[in-house]
Amino acid sequence: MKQLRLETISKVQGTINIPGSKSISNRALLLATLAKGTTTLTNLLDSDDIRYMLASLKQLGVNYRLSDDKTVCELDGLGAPLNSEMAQTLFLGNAGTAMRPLCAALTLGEGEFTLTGEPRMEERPIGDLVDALRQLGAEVNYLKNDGFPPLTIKATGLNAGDVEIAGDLSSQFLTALLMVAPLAKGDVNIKIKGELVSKPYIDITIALMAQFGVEVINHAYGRFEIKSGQTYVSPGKVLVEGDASSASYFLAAGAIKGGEVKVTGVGRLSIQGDVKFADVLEKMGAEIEWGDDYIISRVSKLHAVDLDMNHIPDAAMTIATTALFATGTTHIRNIYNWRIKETDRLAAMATELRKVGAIVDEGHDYISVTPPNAPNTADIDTYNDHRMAMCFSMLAFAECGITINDPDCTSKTFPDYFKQFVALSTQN
Ligand SMILES: O=C(O)C1=C[C@@H](OP(=O)(O)O)[C@@H](O)[C@H](O)C1
Ligand SMILES: C=C(OP(=O)(O)O)C(=O)O
Repeated sequence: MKQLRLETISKVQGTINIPGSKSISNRALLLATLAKGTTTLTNLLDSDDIRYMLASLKQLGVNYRLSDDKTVCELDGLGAPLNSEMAQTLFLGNAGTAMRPLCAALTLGEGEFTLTGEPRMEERPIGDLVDALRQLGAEVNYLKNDGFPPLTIKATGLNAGDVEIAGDLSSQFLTALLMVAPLAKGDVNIKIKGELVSKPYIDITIALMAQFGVEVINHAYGRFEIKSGQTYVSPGKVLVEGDASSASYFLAAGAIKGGEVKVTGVGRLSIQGDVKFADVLEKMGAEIEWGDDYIISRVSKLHAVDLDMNHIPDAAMTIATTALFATGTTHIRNIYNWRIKETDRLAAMATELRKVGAIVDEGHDYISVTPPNAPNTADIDTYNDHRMAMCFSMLAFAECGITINDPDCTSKTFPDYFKQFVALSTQN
C-alpha cells in the first residue's frame, strides 16, 4: 500500500484556485445531455466521479468534445431522453452523483440498462429513489440486495402524477427525481416523507435546472411541483464553480496555520451550501473575508463549537480534524448519513482521531472531539474515502506530522490534492 508522509508544516500562505465542483459538474453534464442544443461546460472537474458520468454518456451515444486538460466539455444535447437499442451495463464506481441521477434518467426513454459500481456502492442505499420511480410506473429490479445497486432498468418512459419520496437518508434521491420530472408525461408533484437532509444540495439542483430553463416550485422543502410543458434548453455556456467542499481543507489550513489562505472560484455568489463551512470556521474564531468568487481565511486562536451540520455533511468532516487545533470539545450534530457515504464516516473518523490521541464520543448521529494536549503521529487509514485522506492532512500542522495510507483515494474528487496542499506551505 502506498503511504504519504507529511512532515510538520509551520505556516501556510497563498492562493489556490479550487477545481470544479463535483456536484455541479455531474448535474450539468446530465442536464446538458437532456437539453436541446450544444452546451460548453468550463472548469469541469477532472476526477473519478466525473469520468464515470462521462464514460456512461459516451457509451449511451452522447457526443461531446473534451479539452486536453478535460476541464472544457462541449456536449451536443439530445433534446430527448437517453435510449438504447442494445442492453447496456454502466459501471459508476462509487459516484453517488452518477448512480442516483442516471438511475432516474434512464427510466425516461427506452432500453434495458444495468447499473453497477464498486463494492461500497453495493452497500449505499438507493431504495427510496427506486420506490418513487416505481410510483411513476418505472420498472427497476435489484440484482443482488433489495434497496441497493446493482440494478436493472427496463425503460418505457415515466408517468406523471403525485409521488412520495423519503428525504431522511440522502438528498440525492430527490435531486434525481427533480431532474427527470420535466420529461415525465405531465405534471409531477413530489411530497417529501420525513425531514429532508442536506437541503442546500437541492438548491444546487434547482439552480441548475433553472439555468437550463426549467422551473421547480419549492414549498419549504416539504413539497415540490414541476409543471409539464417545460423542456430543457441549453444556456450555451455553463461555468462550473470551484468545489466548496474541496475549498474547506484550504480554508481550515489558513485558520489553523496561516498567514492567510485565499481560495478562488467559489465565494459569496456560490450556489453551493458548503461555502457555509466558512461560517463555522468563523464561529470557531477564524477571520474570514468574502468576495463574490473568493474566500480568505486568516489564522486565529480557535475554540470549539457545538453545531447542527446537517446542511454541510461533506465539509463538516473537515471540522472534525480542525477541532484538534481548537480549545474545548467540538460537537458535530445531526450527521447520521455520514454512515452511508464512501465508508461509515462516523466510525472511521472516530477510529482515526483516537489514533492521534483525541478523546472521541461517537453517537448514532453525532461525533464529539476533544483534542489531546499534543497530537501524536499515526498511520491514518483512509477507507477508500477521499475526504478521510484530505481531512487528516490537517495533522501536518501538529508537531508530530502524519502518515496518510492510500493517499491516491483523493482521485474521487481531487486527484492532485496533496500536491496543492504541500505547495501552499511553501508559497510566499
Ligand atoms: O447532491 C450532491 O451533489 C451531493 C449531496 C450530498 O449527499 P447526501 O444528500 O446523500 O447527503 C453530498 O454528501 C454529496 O457529496 C454530494
Ligand atoms: C458523499 C460523497 O460522495 P457521493 O457523491 O458519492 O455521495 C462525498 O463526496 O463526500
